[in-house]
Amino acid sequence: MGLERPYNCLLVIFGGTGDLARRKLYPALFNLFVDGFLPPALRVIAVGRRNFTQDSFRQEILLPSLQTFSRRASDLDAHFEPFATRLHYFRTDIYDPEGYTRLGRFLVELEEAADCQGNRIFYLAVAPDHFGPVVRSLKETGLVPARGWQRVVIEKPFGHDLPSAAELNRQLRAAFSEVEIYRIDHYLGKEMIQNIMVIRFANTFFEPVWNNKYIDHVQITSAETVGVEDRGGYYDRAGALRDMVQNHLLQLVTLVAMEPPASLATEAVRDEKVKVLRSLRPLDAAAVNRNVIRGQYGAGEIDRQTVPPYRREKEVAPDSTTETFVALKLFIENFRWAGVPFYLRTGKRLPVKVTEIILQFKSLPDILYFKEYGELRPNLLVIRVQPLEGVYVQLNAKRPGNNNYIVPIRLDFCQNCEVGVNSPEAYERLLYDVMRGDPTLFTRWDEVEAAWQFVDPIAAAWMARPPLFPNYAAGQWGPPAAQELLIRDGRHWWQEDELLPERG
Ligand SMILES: NC(=O)C1=CN([C@@H]2O[C@H](COP(=O)(O)OP(=O)(O)OC[C@H]3O[C@@H](n4cnc5c(N)ncnc54)[C@H](OP(=O)(O)O)[C@@H]3O)[C@@H](O)[C@H]2O)C=CC1
Ligand SMILES: O=C1O[C@H](COP(=O)(O)O)[C@@H](O)[C@H](O)[C@H]1O
Repeated sequence: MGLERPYNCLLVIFGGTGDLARRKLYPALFNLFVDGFLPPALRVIAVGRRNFTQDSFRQEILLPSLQTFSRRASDLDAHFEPFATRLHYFRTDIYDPEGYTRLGRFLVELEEAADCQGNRIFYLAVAPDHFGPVVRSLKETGLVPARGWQRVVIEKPFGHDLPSAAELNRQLRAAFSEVEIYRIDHYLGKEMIQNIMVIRFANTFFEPVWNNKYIDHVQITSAETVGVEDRGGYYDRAGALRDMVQNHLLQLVTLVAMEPPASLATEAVRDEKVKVLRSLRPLDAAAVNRNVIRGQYGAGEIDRQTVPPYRREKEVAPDSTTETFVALKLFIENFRWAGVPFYLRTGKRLPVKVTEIILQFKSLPDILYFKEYGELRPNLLVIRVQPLEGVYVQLNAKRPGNNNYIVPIRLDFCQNCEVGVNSPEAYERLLYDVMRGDPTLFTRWDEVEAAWQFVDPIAAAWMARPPLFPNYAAGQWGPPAAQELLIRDGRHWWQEDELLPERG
């Protein structure tokens, strides 16, 4: 995975019985274990309120989690037992001070037995309301500072707006320094997202044309077919703007738009990313109304199955005005990107699950090859993040035969199309990086702050104008206004069926 091995430590997961731990954290740890990437003395302490013995925790939580969600489930027979002995269930209520005292004693016992050198990672996989209180208790009850190094991993959402994010940050900083805080944005752990910098800065082809002289516009899509599933209570307070745009989509913008960093050192990369966020043209209420489209799904069909409207999802208010779709146009006001629109869209209950970034290059003048030779398609660079991972370039070429007819062709690299390629999950990379102390793929406070500064005025403008929801049927690409956002600029969203010809 990386050059440096991760260090021995204790990993304490608050919320160790929850959905995130079961769907993402244990499978990621198991995959790392099978591949030999866990530090030898690592011990994981799963904290929860429910009454489990070590054995019932392993059988009722751990094993089903790995069977269902691990990409290495076929290795369970050989590896489950040795992996499970590294996990310990610890029952307490996170509001019980005496529980922290007991936990502290338990950690010391483990540290002595397992040679973890006093290094501790605290992973906050609990609801956001608990982040501040848990961190305060860690400090007040002496679990931090640790004897060795200490780190805290904080799940999303990081605040609801800038003031709440700043308050949460203040609470974290009372117990941890900035370099000890690992704010998760799991998109940064995805294989192809990590590849963006390599594609840009390791290829002579791209860097010289990666600017407003050659690029017409950028499209970033992160579409899901699922609805809100079991997270209606959280989602109905967040919405797509806070859930996806403020973090994942703006992070993708930073990686596409940043200047080459002076080095690959963590702070050098983060410095360039934050400059992009600070260069986003702020949106006033009029610009929000023109350039930011919101939607909420009604009933519809996904994969030929009828699905209910958002307002009938579990824990969602029956008259909810929460958006499940956002499309927006933004500009980056710097020399490289002046005048180049970035179009972003994300939503639930869209026709396909796909995340991709498309750079459309400017057209050449129609002087040599014009209409009679066929339609000149723009050059595209498409970075496929998921479900396919890869990158392709769309070019114009001569159709075989003896005329000059022009057809689009693709230079296509697909990383996970080959049987046997099984890319690591984002959480594998992120957990590994926490254990080896590399925060490059985590967001620094000033990035979070700048992202909220861009997003808060959108939320405020929306508050002032109640929407007419629902405005798209499940299974459509959001409301019609999302298409019009590009059409009025003489452009259109590239759709999967235009981009992905049948393979083979
Ligand atoms: N689930 C997901 O896909 C994602 C989740 N997240 C974030 O991860 C965090 C966790 O989410 P998720 O796993 O879905 O939440 P769940 O509701 O599934 O789990 C909550 C966990 O917190 C524990 N808990 C709650 N209250 C207490 C308490 N008073 N004392 C001790 N433990 C307590 C629960 O323990 P017990 O079961 O014993 O009550 C449980 O382990 C949230 O911040 C969420 O926003 C982020 C991205 C995706
Ligand atoms: O952070 C989140 O991301 C997921 C989508 O993640 P992906 O890796 O499947 O693309 C989204 O469903 C969820 O609402 C959001 O909180």
